[in-house]
Amino acid sequence: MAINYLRAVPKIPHPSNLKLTGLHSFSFFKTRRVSLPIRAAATSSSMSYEKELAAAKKAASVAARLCQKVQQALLQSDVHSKSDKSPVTVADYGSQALVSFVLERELPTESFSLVAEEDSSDLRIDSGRETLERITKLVNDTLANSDYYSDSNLTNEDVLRAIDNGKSEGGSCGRHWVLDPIDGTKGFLRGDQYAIALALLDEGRVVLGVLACPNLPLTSISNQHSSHDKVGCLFFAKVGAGTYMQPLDGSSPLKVHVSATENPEDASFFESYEAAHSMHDLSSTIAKKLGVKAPPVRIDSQAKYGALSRGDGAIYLRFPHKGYREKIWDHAAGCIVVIEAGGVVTDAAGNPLDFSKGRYLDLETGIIVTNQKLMPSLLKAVKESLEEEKVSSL
Ligand SMILES: Nc1ncnc2c1ncn2[C@@H]1O[C@H](COP(=O)(O)OS(=O)(=O)O)[C@@H](OP(=O)(O)O)[C@H]1O
Ligand SMILES: [Mg+2]
Ligand SMILES: [Mg+2]
Ligand SMILES: [Mg+2]
Repeated sequence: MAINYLRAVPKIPHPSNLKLTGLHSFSFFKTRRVSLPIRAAATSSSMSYEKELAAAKKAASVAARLCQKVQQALLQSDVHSKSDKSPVTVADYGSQALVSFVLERELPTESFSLVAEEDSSDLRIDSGRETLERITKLVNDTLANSDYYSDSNLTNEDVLRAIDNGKSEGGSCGRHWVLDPIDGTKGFLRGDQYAIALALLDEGRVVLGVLACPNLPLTSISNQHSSHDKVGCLFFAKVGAGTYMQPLDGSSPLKVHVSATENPEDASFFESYEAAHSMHDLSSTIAKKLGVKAPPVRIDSQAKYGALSRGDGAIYLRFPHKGYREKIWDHAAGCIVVIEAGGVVTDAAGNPLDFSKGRYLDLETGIIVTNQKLMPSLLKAVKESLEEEKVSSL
């Protein structure tokens, strides 16, 4: 079976590819997307979190600029290994420092708690000194070229402190920001898809989410894309207010919706690019049982949630290998982006994801995402496939 791997096109985006002149560039939206001014769409119950959402969009956009710059100039020496052997680059650290800095700066009166993936321990030892200097320079260069913070200059110590703001344990009380500074680091290193994923928890519930996807085409990924396609999408969602997508260059947002497909034969499904992150065989069994005809589309990172929220595909299946514990920053922003676009996100038992338990998600086996019409039959196919797998392993 042919498998679609979504590569970034062009592989390393040139800044000129990220410029759009205006909404006329979006003719592809005309059939299934509705353009609405955000204020008109917001209901009274969703008026809160407005300044938090504005801050989150600024923070993710500034961080995306840093990541784009690093991806363009990626050097082998920029890649380090954390103790769990996953790759971490100067861009992961730089992105985390910038998001932390911007949120604190934009929301000075609020108590600030951040649950984020990276920490500064490797940068505080002697061998990390040079890397730290490079991160600080990257952060300051990005701020100097930004619209709002060009007067800011951070020291190495400021950068370390900003990164370590991310040590919060989260939980069910109060507000906590949740950040994956680069989700899909392996995709980032390959020159493919990655996302800066930022969400806000309030009393354990995700109330807003922002996904910056610098390499995601603005047009549907289900279309044949070419090197001329514009890339760089910013998805954002607030509880009760829907999901919007805008080009990362700041042009006007458009409301997006998940696919309305009721027939699995018309549905395509997303899964992790990395086979180590999700059992591809199991996903294929489930998809076949459901009646999906199309081959899987493999994309790195939470760009999958973004693409699904605008109807590029109808299903996302994620079944990590036994023993893996999902982290909240790998799903919080993506989850609200899909739900506010009309989709459903559950674990393999059909339970909604619970982000109130700290840094890890406590869930049954896997994560499944689709629209409301397809969810009952998808859940049935998942349960049957898992049952069969259990029997065959006896
Ligand atoms: N073994 C294993 N199983 C499941 N998931 C894992 C595993 N190892 C890592 N991760 C997490 O996967 C994040 C990357 O997301 P995806 O799997 O959606 O993308 S990809 O296809 O792997 O690129 C990735 O996020 P980043 O570390 O931010 O890149 C990890 O948190
Ligand atoms: Mg990582
Ligand atoms: Mg991640
Ligand atoms: Mg990450």
